[in-house]
Amino acid sequence: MLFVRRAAIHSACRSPVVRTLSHRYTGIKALSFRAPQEPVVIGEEVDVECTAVAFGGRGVCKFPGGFVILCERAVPGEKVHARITAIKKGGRYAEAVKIQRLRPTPYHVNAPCPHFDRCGGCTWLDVAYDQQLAFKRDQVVDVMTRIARINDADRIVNAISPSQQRLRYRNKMEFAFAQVGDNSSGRPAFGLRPAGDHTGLVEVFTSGCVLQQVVADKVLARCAAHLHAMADVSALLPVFNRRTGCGVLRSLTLRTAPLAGRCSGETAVMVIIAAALDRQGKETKKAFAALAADLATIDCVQSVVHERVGDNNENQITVLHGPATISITLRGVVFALSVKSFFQTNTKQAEILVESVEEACALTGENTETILDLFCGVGTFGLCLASKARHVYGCEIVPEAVEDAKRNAVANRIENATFWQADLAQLSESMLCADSKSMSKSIVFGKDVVRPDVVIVDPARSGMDVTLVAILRSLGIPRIVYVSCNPATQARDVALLCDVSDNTQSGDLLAKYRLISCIPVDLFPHTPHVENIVVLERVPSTRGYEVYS
Ligand SMILES: C[S@@+](CC[C@H](N)C(=O)[O-])C[C@H]1O[C@@H](n2cnc3c(N)ncnc32)[C@H](O)[C@@H]1O
Repeated sequence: MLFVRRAAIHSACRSPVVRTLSHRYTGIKALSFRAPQEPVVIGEEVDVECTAVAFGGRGVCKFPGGFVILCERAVPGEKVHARITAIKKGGRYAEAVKIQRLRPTPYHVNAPCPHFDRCGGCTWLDVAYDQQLAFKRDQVVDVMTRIARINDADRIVNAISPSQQRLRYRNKMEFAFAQVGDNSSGRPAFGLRPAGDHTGLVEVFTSGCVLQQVVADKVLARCAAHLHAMADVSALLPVFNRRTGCGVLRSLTLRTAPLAGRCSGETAVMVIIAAALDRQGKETKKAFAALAADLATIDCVQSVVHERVGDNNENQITVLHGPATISITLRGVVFALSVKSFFQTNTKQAEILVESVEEACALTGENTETILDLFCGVGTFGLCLASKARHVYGCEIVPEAVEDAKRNAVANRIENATFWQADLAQLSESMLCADSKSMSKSIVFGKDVVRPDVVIVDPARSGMDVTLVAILRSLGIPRIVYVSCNPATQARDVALLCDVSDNTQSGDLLAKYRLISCIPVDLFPHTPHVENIVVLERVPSTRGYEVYS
């Protein structure tokens, strides 16, 4: 028996039809099933058993007849009491939230956090870590089989590298502000969003968050105490309302980094408060300044920054206290990070990621290769590999990150690295140009500069733009090392890079690739997220990429 209905709501089964969920690129596991006309309604509560994990981490639960319910935080082997929250794709499947565990999964462990039952920060904190790793690897094999159409994905996908730290591994956490209390003038509070709820709040300041550093918990506690102690806090520092555009406090972000030198063993914190102050009066500005000043007095706090959210949603940074950057060392390279720059959130595991990327690049070690580092952020991969390369070129959209990358190259005495700013989703020409004010002329890869030997790409979750994929294929770079935190879009791009179906003349001019290995790395314990490195090798051809040699 797979399910028991609690509410007696039943839509009669019409003639069943076979439907297929074909979310080729959305990342939801493809499931063929026979679905009666929506056998559940929104709000209905059902008891269901979870049989698999869908891509993204929700549990796949099935009704007899095959109707699928994707349930937040249900784990295979578990039986749950769940509430239906949405009917999707015209009744093809439903979404649900777990209300109660009726029977635990065999992989159950006690979650070391009092907020776990409500908080959406972790999904699998109550699942044995080895099993989390197995779920993640299965997801990579699944998308590489289904979306990239790799026949022997199970052989090609390596064992996942486990995280060296399972708790307190994050160097950055963002907490949302929300209003709590019964009436419209409730007090401002901050915390993490509950699972499956984008407006609710789980206040975590009392015991802190087990994913962040202990010193960051101290900052949360002080911030909560300050807001509690403030007279008239709801009027002076109301929570920003996205719908009306009114209010002040939006989010509190804590970035942490180990201190070096005399303070070795200690951790520094950068506090970033996003707040809309432009149209506020003197009293509000004073109250905000008092909050910032109080946080600045905490011994571990190195900087306090105001991320100003203007009317046009343009964010501007004002450093209220301390330096504008925080520094993290990775493989001997010191990265100074400004507020808007991306950095891998699990520092220890980022070392493993860089090491795996280096192996995947298969450099000779004789400084002969040119590396192109696309979506380079502050130059994480390029600067770590520069000592083994002839030259590194890095491209990134965020100007502050590009400036950080350039400054980091100078500060680390790396002379064979060039960074430029560009939007890699807006390339209109069939070529990749490095064009920067600091360069005397623009560079066209494959023409002014030799064709790179290796390209490392590490895009955001949406993956690469099709034009960029076509440019990479036209350049015919011998090796592509593709790093991604979304293996579903990565698999889509792999399918395009390995496309052998294009027999047109222009298709003949494009290099084709073969997937040679997949290296998943766990950077995000207790969540369904997985970082995946894919290594692609150019397939030898008589035409095509040679035109740029
Ligand atoms: C996953 S991060 C990787 C950064 C870097 N490789 C690292 O490991 O630290 C993706 C980066 O791509 C950048 N990015 C996003 N969209 C972009 C675009 N359209 N063009 C260029 N860079 C982009 C982001 O700003 C971010 O720094």
